[in-house]
Amino acid sequence: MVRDRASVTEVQPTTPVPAHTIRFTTPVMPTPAILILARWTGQLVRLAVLLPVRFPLATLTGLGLLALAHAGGWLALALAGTALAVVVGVGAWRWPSAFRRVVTLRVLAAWRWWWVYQRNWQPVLVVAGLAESYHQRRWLPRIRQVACTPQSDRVRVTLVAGTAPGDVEQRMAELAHGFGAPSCRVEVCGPRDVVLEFPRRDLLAAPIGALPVPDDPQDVDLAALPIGRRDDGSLWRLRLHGTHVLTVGVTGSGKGSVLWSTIRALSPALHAGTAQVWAIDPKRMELALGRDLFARYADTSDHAVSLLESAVADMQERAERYAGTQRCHVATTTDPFVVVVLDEVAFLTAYHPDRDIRRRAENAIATLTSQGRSVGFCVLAALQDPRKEVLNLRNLFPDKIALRLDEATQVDMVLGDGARDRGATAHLINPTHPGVAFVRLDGSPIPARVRAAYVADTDITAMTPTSTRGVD
Ligand SMILES: Nc1ncnc2c1ncn2[C@@H]1O[C@H](COP(=O)(O)OP(=O)(O)OP(=O)(O)O)[C@@H](O)[C@H]1O
Repeated sequence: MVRDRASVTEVQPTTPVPAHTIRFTTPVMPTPAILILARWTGQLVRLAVLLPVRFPLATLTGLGLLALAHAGGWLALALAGTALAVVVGVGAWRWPSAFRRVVTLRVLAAWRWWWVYQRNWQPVLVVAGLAESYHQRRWLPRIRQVACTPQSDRVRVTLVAGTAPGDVEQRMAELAHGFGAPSCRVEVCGPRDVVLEFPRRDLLAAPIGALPVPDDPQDVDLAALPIGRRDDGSLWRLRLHGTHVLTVGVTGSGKGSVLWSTIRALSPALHAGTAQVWAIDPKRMELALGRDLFARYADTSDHAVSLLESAVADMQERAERYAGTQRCHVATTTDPFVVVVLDEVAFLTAYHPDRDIRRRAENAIATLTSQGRSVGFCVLAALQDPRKEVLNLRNLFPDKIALRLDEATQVDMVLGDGARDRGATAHLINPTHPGVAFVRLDGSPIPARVRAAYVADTDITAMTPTSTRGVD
């Protein structure tokens, strides 16, 4: 390339930018050794002052033992130590849960604060890109407290002024790996005040057996059905009433366990008649075993479409009855809550060779998902490929579950923009962990990691009545 010398001005790196003729830089001066020593001494004094505040019980015990050794000699110290050990042992044996809360978890928290977080805080945060620079100084979020629950560490942090919890949310994967945790969750407590929750081990690594169901159908909460566990060990509850749910995952990712755990959680209401499942099972493998549980069941495309269309007709009849008298649905035996369970929805909407079947199925699903929520109709669908060409109705499902996916780009297609950046790495789910998924819970923008319980064939047979089959 020929450069036109007349039109190009060569700028030296040291040349002031014309708009700022004088550049101010902070002078670098060697720090005198006395100042460094004074700083270390200050830090030691601070530690000595803060230690009794942070660990009052341990400091008191240590000081007491020292005083005893000073006054009574080594024998008195040995006796006191033995007595203390006996007291601790009896406490642990008689009141195990209180002992765990008051002693074990606190000691563990102190250890984890120092060994895992304090020691690695700076390198992990700097490498993760969470260190901020201002006036040539580096500023890091500050650890305020580390507390342990039986399953996880909760690190309370003060953010650097000018940063937001969203900056930390985007680095959750880096933080989890940096501190050796299977995942990380961010909880906002107030301005610049967040809690980072790190589970100590992956509670979702082992399969979860079918969850117990209540005996009394009144105890079935259609807005919070227990269907698995979250990675902090708590129950994963799925809302069905007033929403529609789309479960997406590659073959073998465990879509069946989401469908069956939901049906199992509903089963007392199904037996009582306050809820119904209308099942569409194109593969004839997934739902056929429990068909006696279903009010209606279809396994061919013609029957599936007529089942969907009769769901639409029932829904519209109910809406007409409610119009002007009632604004929301309460499940009763006369107006049961109807869940249309659709396994492999793309078979009807995209892959079926008959264009008319595809059109009718899509129309019916669109009508049910757009009008069914307030009158007690819910669609629970399973799908392998989340692309728009396969299911262009996916946005009509307010709640979505992302099981293992093929590609990183599919995560945001399922869970919405930014879900992957906020830690929903559904494309990285271990293939040996079927049923593990990411979901958005309680309207939170942060996706949670969950695992559906595995409902075995024996569990399905045990909850299925041997009545006349409702096949379309
Ligand atoms: N929650 C779970 N916990 C443990 N194992 C599971 C779970 N879900 C499924 N599995 C195991 O993974 C296998 C595949 O699961 P499943 O058939 O539900 O996958 P899928 O996503 O429905 O696949 P496909 O689309 O091919 O039907 C099951 O046979 C079962 O052994």
